[in-house]
Amino acid sequence: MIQPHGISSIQDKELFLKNRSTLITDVLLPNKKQVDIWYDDTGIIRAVGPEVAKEHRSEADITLDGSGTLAIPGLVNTHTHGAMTLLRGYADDMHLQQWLSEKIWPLEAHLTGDHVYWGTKLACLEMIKSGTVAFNDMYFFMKDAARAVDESKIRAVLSHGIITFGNEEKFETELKATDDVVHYVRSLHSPLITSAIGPHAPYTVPPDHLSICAEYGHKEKILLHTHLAETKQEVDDCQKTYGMTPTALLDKAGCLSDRTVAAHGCWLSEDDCRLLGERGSHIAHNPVSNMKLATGRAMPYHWLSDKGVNVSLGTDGCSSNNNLDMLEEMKIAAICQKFFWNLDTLLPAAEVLSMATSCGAKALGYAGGEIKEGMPADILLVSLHCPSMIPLHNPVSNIAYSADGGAVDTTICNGRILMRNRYVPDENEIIKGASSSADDLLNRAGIMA
Ligand SMILES: O=c1[nH]cnc2c1ncn2[C@@H]1O[C@H](CO)[C@@H](O)[C@H]1O
Ligand SMILES: [Zn+2]
Repeated sequence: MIQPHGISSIQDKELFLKNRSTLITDVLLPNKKQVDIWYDDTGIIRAVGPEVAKEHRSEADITLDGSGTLAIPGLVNTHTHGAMTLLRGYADDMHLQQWLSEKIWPLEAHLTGDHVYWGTKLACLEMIKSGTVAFNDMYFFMKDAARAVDESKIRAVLSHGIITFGNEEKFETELKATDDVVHYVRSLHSPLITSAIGPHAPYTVPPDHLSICAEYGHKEKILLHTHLAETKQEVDDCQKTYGMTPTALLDKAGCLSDRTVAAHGCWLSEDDCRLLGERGSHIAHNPVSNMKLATGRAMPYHWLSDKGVNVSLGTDGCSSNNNLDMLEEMKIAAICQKFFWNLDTLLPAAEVLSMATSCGAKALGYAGGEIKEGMPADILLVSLHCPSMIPLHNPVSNIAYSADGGAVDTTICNGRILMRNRYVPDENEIIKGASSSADDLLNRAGIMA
């Protein structure tokens, strides 16, 4: 059980309202040092150290008692499809292409903006409850997703998933949808939300359309979010049709830069990894989705890190995972690499924690993912009173290998407290709204809920 500590008046909605100058006292850092953390009302960490409480207690609007907790940076999910929470458990145990074309895409054809709003609200709730403070999202009706994210107060990069199969009319519509999201997100003036262009994959968007996507991304100075080298079939088909790997194809179309986040990369060759390194592109690793959809090969982490590629972590959508728990994802990433490549030292605990935090922030293009002066106050307080956190020989090991999202007691994003003592305001309304929205989607598709 999580022990309540610090401010226990969880009904005090004031606590959740806006950024305050906040002092967190007596908290443990992963290096086992006990410190206080102070951040001001801009949401930036101003001091971390043993004497900080003495100096700043009088300035703090709020004091959180951090004793009995471990502070780690908020987690960054660099590849997901948030509103797919509504499809959780809808289609399991299938091959990727069959799963997409026979189950997922036909149901997604019935989606409305309202479904995406509620699905994204549920995704944000689940992320806050498991310690994720930022995510890279690709889906449909992204203005509705943006509303949901804006209300949830976490960070997000939002892209409309472009699928054209070479159809010019469809491409026009997809570009218009992208442009609408880009402008809508800018109109929100939120420091937490940005947009991206999201050509779904080299097998759903042909090279001429990819080139136009790349140009648009460069012009708007936004990220390009895509899927890459997920299956062997994708690589073989691409070789057959275009005489090159999907990575080389993306590069030829101008899609690879330091503003590119490509999900999966299971079937990358060593040459592909070198090219990604040269371009400064980022790979989002999604081991649970890859294992569940039996992509047949684990992303070659050793090749990517050798070539200097920034590798971050993602969950993928809730229909291939089936949750958004990044603590769980960290463990599976670390053990999947060791198992698949038969290398027991590959992806050690500290590296997988960085993968889920600072490497994620780097991929999404913002400074973050570390608890230190000058960084945004994206902080999790993980309960040390959980069976899975005891004993505490090595806090980093417990985080990477033992804890799951349920151990997170407090989630803070950009200085704002989003969860305290595992309480999130509006949780019940979100669960109710999302449940009925999922039923409505299945009804519209003619499937009895
Ligand atoms: O693992 C995956 N591989 C390929 N496509 C996916 C995967 N997971 C979700 N989608 C699909 O990507 C589109 C996003 O806009 C959606 O159609 C979603 O179902
Ligand atoms: Zn995906």
